[in-house]
Amino acid sequence: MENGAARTAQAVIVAIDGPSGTGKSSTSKAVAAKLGLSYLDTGAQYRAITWWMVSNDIDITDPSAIAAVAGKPEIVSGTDPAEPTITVDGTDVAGPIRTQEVTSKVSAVSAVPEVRARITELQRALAASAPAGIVVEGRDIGTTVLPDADLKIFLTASPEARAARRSGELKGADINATREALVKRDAADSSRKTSPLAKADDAVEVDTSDLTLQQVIECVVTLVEEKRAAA
Ligand SMILES: Nc1ncnc2c1ncn2[C@@H]1O[C@H](COP(=O)(O)OP(=O)(O)O)[C@@H](O)[C@H]1O
Ligand SMILES: Nc1ccn([C@@H]2O[C@H](COP(=O)(O)OP(=O)(O)O)[C@@H](O)[C@H]2O)c(=O)n1
Repeated sequence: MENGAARTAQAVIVAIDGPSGTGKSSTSKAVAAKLGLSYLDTGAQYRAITWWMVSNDIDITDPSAIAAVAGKPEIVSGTDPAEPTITVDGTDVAGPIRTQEVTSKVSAVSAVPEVRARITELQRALAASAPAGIVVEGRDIGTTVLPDADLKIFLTASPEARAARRSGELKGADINATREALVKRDAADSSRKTSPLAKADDAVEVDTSDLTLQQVIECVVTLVEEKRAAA
C-alpha cells in the first residue's frame, strides 16, 4: 500500500482476524491505544449495514434484495481506540448493532458480494489515511482487505473458552446456547464464497484459550515492535 503524504515514516498496518470471542476487539483496541495507532472494528461495519437492512425491512433471505440497496446507507467509523464510534446516516448505532437480532442476521448480510465490496472500500480508505498506522480487526483483513499488512495475527480459542467469555458479557445467557450460536456463525462465515473467515498464510496464529487478555496484548505489542525494529 502506498503511504499518503499525511503518514509518518513508521506507519504500521496490523491485521487481526479470527472467529468471535477470540479477543480481537479487546486486543486490537488496547494495542492501538498503547502504540498510538488508529483502530477499526470491521465487524461493527457489517453489523451497521445489517442494522440498516433490518430497520428498512429488507428481506435478508434474498441476496439480490440486499445487493440492490447495499450502496444506500452511509456508514462512518471513528477510529480513535479510546472512543471508537459508528454511525449510519448520521445516527449513532453503537448500541443497536449489538442486539441478538443483528447478531443472528449479520452473517447472511455480510456474505453478499456487493456488501463486501462496499465495506472493503471504506476499510481500505480508512487504513490508507491513518496518520501513524492502524490496527484493523475482522475476518478477512489479512487475506483480502489488507493483504500487504505489515503484521497479520490470527487469534483462535476453543469454542468453550469463547462461549464462556461471551456469556459472561451477555448476563444470564445460557452457555450452551451461546456456544451453539458461535459455532453456527463461524461455520457460515468460514464457508461463504466471497472472502471467508480464514487465516492468511503469513499470519501468526495465537491460541488465546489459556492466555489472559493482558498476555495476548503484550504478545501482539511485542510482534509489532519487532516488525518496526526490522523495518
Ligand atoms: N484472553 C482472554 N481471556 C479472557 N477473556 C478475554 C480474553 N480476551 C478477550 N476476553 C474477553 O472476552 C470477551 C470477548 O472479547 P472480544 O475482544 O470482544 O472478542 P472478539 O472481538 O474476537 O469477538 C470480552 O468480554 C473480553 O473482555
Ligand atoms: N471483516 C469482517 C468482519 C466481520 N464480518 C461479519 O460480521 C459479523 C460480526 O462480526 P463481529 O466482529 O462484530 O463479531 P463478534 O466477534 O464481535 O461477535 C461476523 O460474524 C461476520 O459475519 C465479516 O464478514 N468480515
